[in-house]
Amino acid sequence: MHIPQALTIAGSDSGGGAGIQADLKTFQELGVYGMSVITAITAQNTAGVQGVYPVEMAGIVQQLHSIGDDLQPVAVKTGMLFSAEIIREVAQAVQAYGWTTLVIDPVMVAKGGSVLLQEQAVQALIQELLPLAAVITPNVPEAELLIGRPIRTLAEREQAASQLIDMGARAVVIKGGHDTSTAQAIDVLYDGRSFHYVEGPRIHTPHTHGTGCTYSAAITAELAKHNDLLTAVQTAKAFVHAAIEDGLGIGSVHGPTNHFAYRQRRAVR
Ligand SMILES: Nc1ncnc2c1ncn2[C@@H]1O[C@H](COP(=O)(O)OP(=O)(O)O)[C@@H](O)[C@H]1O
Ligand SMILES: Cc1ncc(COP(=O)(O)OP(=O)(O)O)c(N)n1
Repeated sequence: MHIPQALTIAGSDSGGGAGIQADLKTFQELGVYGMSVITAITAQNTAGVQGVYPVEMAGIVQQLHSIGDDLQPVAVKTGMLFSAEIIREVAQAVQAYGWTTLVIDPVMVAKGGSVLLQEQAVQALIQELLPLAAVITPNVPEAELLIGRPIRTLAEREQAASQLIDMGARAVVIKGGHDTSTAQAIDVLYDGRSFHYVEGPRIHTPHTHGTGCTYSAAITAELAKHNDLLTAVQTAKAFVHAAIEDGLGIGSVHGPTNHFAYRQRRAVR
């Protein structure tokens, strides 16, 4: 039996809604065998991040080698990378092991405001990792930081996506979760040739912890199955929409999404 394989390089969320935990749950639900390189441990729950503990560099490098020397992930995603030093090691491993189907979720700040990428690491992300991206998936504040100017309209989002292609990414999805001015949550996909608006009704709920991780993991899983990028983004959108809509209602503040929902809905059709 052939099972597609994917790797996530990201931080651990003890609460299970974001980070490595969200990625592996998403891979599993989409029928993909998941592997992980843990960059940092966060003490985190639905109320916020209580602590960030980066894994020592030797441990990160060894995890990258342990996977690269033995296993062949078809698609790889990055999430919380925390420091310039970690970004450099990850960029080196991506090139050394030929991980060309690379999805970069440029995680910078958690919803409660905690820093998940040091300010001085943004340049390393831009210079060393972004040019290796098959697709980069910033939300609007992350895209603003990457291009260095504000993004207010959909036209400006298209310009930003185009600039990120000029900076070296092969494709870009600028996510619409943060743009509450529209009734639809619109994600703008640009592959350097055409723009696609992948959208769905905005769901009014505080329980969206981990949506960005879940979405980029779903794109990665679909690319690991050799789907084309537009199909992968459309499936990821349906996956995250179902996960938000059928929220689990757990935790006291910003609850996690429901990773079971997409597969459960398909089972009852
Ligand atoms: N309230 C919402 N209703 C519907 N879709 C949403 C909502 N919030 C986020 N999304 C979707 O979830 C995915 C992740 O987006 P976003 O929340 O902007 O990422 P991040 O967690 O990185 O800030 C995107 O597909 C976005 O459109
Ligand atoms: C360990 C870890 N990685 C990433 C995030 C950010 O996740 P995201 O999907 O952007 O969701 P919110 O934090 O914005 O809810 C995280 N919190 N922890």
